[in-house]
Formats: sequence, C-alpha cells, structure tokens
Amino acid sequence: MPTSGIPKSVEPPSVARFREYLQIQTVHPKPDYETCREYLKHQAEEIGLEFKSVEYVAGKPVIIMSLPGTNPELPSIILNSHTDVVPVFECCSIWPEFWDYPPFSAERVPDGDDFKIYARGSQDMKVVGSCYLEAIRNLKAAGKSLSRTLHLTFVPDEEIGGIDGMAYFVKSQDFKDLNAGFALDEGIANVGPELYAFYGERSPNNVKFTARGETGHGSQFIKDTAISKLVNLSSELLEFRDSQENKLTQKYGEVSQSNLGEVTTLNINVLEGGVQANVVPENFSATVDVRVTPFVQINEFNDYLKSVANKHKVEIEFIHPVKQGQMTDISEKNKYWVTLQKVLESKGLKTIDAIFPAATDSRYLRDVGIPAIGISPLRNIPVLLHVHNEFIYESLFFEGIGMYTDLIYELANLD
Ligand SMILES: CSCC[C@H](NC(C)=O)C(=O)O
Ligand SMILES: [Zn+2]
Ligand SMILES: [Zn+2]
Repeated sequence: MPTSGIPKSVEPPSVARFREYLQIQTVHPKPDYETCREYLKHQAEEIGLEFKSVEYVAGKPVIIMSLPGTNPELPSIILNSHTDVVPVFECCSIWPEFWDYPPFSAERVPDGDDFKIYARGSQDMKVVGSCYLEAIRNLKAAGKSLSRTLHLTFVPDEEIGGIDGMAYFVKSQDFKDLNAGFALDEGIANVGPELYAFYGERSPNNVKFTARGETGHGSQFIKDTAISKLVNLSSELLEFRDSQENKLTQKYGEVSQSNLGEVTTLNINVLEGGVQANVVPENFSATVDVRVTPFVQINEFNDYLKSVANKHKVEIEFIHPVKQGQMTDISEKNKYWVTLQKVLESKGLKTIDAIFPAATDSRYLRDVGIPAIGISPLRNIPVLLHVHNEFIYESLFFEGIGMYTDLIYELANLD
C-alpha cells in the first residue's frame, strides 16, 4: 500500500497527483486540453515514459505514453482513458448547491477511516488514467521486467462521441505503429462488490423522423396532419420500446445495468415544429436516441425503422453512419481475457460480464479489430458518472492501483 507508515491525515503523493489531474478543467464545451497535456507530459517525464502528443484536429491532443517491452515484436497492450469530462450544474434558483464541494477543487474529505474525493471526472474516468500511471510508476520502481510494450493513450472528446479523438486515432498510422494486441478501457462503477467487465457495447444511432401534412386553421378537423402522422409513428416506436423492456423483465425479472445491453432502447428526446397555436404546422419532427444491441444486425434493424417510417408516411434520416457493434471474445480462446480473469480472481474480485449500455471509445478499437474490455476498479460505491457530486473513496483509488499493477504486469508478460 502506498500509504503504509504514513499518518492517514498526510496526503499520499499518488493522491496529490490524482487530485491535480482532477483539478484540470477538461470540461465540455471548452475542455482545457493544453493544461492537461502539460500535466501528462510531466507525469511521463517523472515516471520515465516516452511521450508523444498528436493532433488529428487542432487543439484536441491524443497523448501516447509508451514503455517499450523487452520483446517489442509481441503485440502491445493499450491502456486507454479519455481526458474530457461532462459539464456540471453547480446550482439553480430553487436548489442553490448541487455540489457539496466545487467540482474542480477535488476536495479530499475525511469519511471515517477513509477519504472521499469529490470532482467531476473522479469516476468518469480520470481515476482509471491515474491508476494506470500509478501502477506503471510502481512497476518501474520495483524494477519489474515487461516483455510486451505498453501504450497509455489519453484521448479527447469521448464524451461528445470521440469523432475528433479516438475515431481519427484508430485510422492513423500512429495507431497502426502501436501494433496493439489488446486494450483496456473504461467501464462503470458498481454499487455491489463485483466489477463490471464490458466486452461489447450498443451502437448509438440518432434518427430524425420528419412528418409533413395538411396545414390550415387551428379550429378545424384537418386530416393527415404532420402531428397525427408523427404521433402514430411515435406510438409504434414506444410499443417496440415496451417489447424490449418486457424481454428483459421476462428473462431476468428486472432491468439492470448488467442486462440492458442485450436489448435495443429508444427515447424520443427532441420534438421540433409548430409556429403558433392557431396554425396547423406543415411539418413536425422527432429526434430519437436509439441504442442498438450488438446482438442484432444493425442493417436489419435500420430496415425495420425505415419500414415503420414508410408505414406512417414519415421521412427518416439517420443522423450519422452507424456500424455493427463488435464484441470481444470472452471465451478460453482469448488469452488476454483469461489472464484478466485469473488476475482478478487472485485478488478475490468477481466480474459481471456485460454489454455496455451506452457508448465508449472501445467501439472504435473493436471496429479496427482490437479486442477491448471496459473495466472500472470502482465497486461498493454509488454510480455517479455524469451526476452531481461525483466522488470516489480514496481506498478505491488504492485498490485500483493494486489491481492495475497486477493486471498490467500479467498482460505485459503474456507469451
Ligand atoms: C454517443 S457518443 C457519447 C458518449 C456517451 N457515453 C457515455 C458513457 O455516456 C453516450 O453514450 O451518450
Ligand atoms: Zn467515460
Ligand atoms: Zn462519460
């Protein structure tokens, strides 16, 4: 334990480094990536890692820190994390303080024998990036020999879809040069004692439906209005949504984070149209957040959406191209997975193997053929990603460092 022999009130250096990272305001819509780059460069220099910063889009650095292995011909291990965090709501008129501490002060607050560290990004996902760095610091300090090369990748913009970050990176020569064999990426905290291990995720599919119809005076019985078409279409979409939920409740008794990824969800989140109350609008649209499970063929699912739109005489637009979600093999055939399971077992940790319900940068890695597992070291803690008052227990940070130290060592020494 990094704290042994040190009074609890004294902040361990690893925690000070973690808190410094949390204090950098890499928050959307204007993340401070420059300060973040400087911070990471300093970490790389201190630990003794090669450092490279590349920008596929100006001002959005992808940072690659490398530790060459003794057998650099072997496929490398990627330890990925994103540097950006989601916005915070600090207060509103009826609820003056959403946060107990300022979200970028990274306050270290005593909590019994432990400390809580409050900050945006403490769970999602600066804790993971910091654990990787501390684990490698420990391995280097202990003089451990690693045969595979390690690459720590710190990427921007995951929280807004990764288009200017991981999506460009995986297509680049820089990425090909990594000769990656396996990647670890983000997971999600668990209120229970197990760790989630995500081997796939649902494809985010934003779809806009636009209905057009008869216009006229708001006092009349006008047929085939845009709204009536959109309402009928929406009812059918919501019936589909119910059927997906029923599938889970029939199979598992309830919907949970561990089974949600097995079905497709949709939420109608933006309605647009109308000019004034007494004018029947010529058009009205609904934008829907659809999350397509990798267990169905995305093309077939989109054909189904087209057929529903067609039936209700509504136009359909797929806002961005969506690819079939790929899944990482979690059978005995995947030696990286077997190693991960072995290490976690040796530490008394169990995994819940699941499909991530939302989107992470792992989808880009899997798409270019890199087996990726999304994992978080956080357990027995409320799930606070994107939530007010995000915090972690300091003890979980130490547990995470221990877990990644063993995991990285074993993965990097796989034949
Ligand atoms: C669609 S890309 C934005 C990424 C975001 N990821 C998470 C984990 O919230 C999401 O799924 O909405
Ligand atoms: Zn995240
Ligand atoms: Zn997030």
